[in-house]
Amino acid sequence: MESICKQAAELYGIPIETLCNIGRLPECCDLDPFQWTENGIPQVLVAMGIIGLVTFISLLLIESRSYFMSKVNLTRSLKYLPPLSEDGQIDDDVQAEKNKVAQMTENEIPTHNLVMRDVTKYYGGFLAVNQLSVMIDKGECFGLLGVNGAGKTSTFKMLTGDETISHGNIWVKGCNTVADKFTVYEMIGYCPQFDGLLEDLTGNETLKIFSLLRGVPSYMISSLVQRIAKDLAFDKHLNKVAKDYSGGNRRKLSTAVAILGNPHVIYLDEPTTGIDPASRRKLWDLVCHIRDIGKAIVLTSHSMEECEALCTRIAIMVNGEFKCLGSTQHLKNKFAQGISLTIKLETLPVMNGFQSGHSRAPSTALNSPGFQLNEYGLSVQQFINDHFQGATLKDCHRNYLTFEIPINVMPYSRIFGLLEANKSALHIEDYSLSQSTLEQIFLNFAQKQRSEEENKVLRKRKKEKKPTVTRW
Ligand SMILES: Nc1ncnc2c1ncn2[C@@H]1O[C@H](COP(=O)(O)OP(=O)(O)OP(=O)(O)O)[C@@H](O)[C@H]1O
Repeated sequence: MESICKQAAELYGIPIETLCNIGRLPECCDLDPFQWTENGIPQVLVAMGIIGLVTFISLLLIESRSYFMSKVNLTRSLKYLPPLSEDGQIDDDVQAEKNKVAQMTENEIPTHNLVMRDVTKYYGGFLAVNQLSVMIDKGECFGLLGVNGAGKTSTFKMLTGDETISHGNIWVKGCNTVADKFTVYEMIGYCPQFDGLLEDLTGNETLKIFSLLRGVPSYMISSLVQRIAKDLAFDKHLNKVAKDYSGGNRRKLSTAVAILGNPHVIYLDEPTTGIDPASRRKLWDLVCHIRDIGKAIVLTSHSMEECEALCTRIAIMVNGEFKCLGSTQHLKNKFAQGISLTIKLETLPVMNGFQSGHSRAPSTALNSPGFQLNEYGLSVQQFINDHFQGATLKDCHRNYLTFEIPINVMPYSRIFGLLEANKSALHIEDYSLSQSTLEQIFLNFAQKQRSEEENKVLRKRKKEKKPTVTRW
């Protein structure tokens, strides 16, 4: 009967239920929806039940397997480690930190909030992170700097357990991120580079859910959410759904999620990207406060100003390796090649419709590779070359000339005296003398970073030659 009803429904181009309603085939009205037939409800209910059960068991197996596997894989190890440095140059601070971490005993590891020992990441045969070792104490903000593709996000992903570690170990308060994964999750907060937000929840709901997940007592949640949103300047948007948030407010919400629930270690992957300057200052204040109350923070940022403001120590990463490590002042003292002298020249008068400026051009004058200077620029350069031995013209942009002067060429007072005495004769409008900035140091290291195209070629070449991985 059922098949006849079906054929008739197809013939008329209407659903079976409608057939009986219009009185064409009253027999079709007798079809019981609870019969064990193709169109009956029981078959659908059973199918849904089976699918639910199978997927639930699969999920249980996957979770418990990763749990048991993690208990077994205490140490992941590569049989053949890559050379410590691609260019053979290992900074002494990086080596000293490596030695300290290598010599740490099992009792010493839990005394630090975060310890990374020889952390290495291979994607297939491509080496993205090479044997990083560092220990981070409470009250420290550790800055990871590097150009795009240096390996910062891969390092973060291993720290948070999003990516497997090809070699090495990470401990948070003495708990291994592989063996004690679930304990570690309770102790870390993470603001990913791209927001891991639930798009249909409001900011308020998001923060409440994460507070509950992090074990914040329910009577404290409302006031905590309000306070954190106020501190990060997005309290006005708490009732908007996440998908309607602006880019900057999304970063603030992600940062708020990372710091909820008092974690011991907080990972912030470019937290201030797209945030307005006023809110950025508020976020900095909050990060400083969290750092000062004894949390460990690992931060990446493309803003040198931010790193100088927040980080107690900085490491610059190039091609997956630490190239230097230390406080900002230490790096400046160690790597600054000279004093930076920036001179603003008066504008050259317009003559015969031509106005001379400075521009980049094939090498012209002594010590000014690639810059073409106007009359004022040339006389200033001559003056600098005559008085400051070894000075180099580093940059030339419109009326601004930047020279690098060797550090101990003469006392600062004499440099100021010379420039003051010759200011008007050299048509100098303004000048400033400063120590090399962190940005200049960063740019010097960044030159050694491979481009993504070079990395692609390397990946292709190494695809066939995978490293041997053994697990103990
Ligand atoms: N899943 C992956 N598979 C293969 N290669 C990857 C993968 N993830 C990253 N890489 C490569 O590893 C290298 C390091 O990437 P990573 O994202 O860690 O760099 P990054 O320093 O965080 O860059 P950015 O500042 O752009 O975020 C890059 O060459 C990248 O192409």
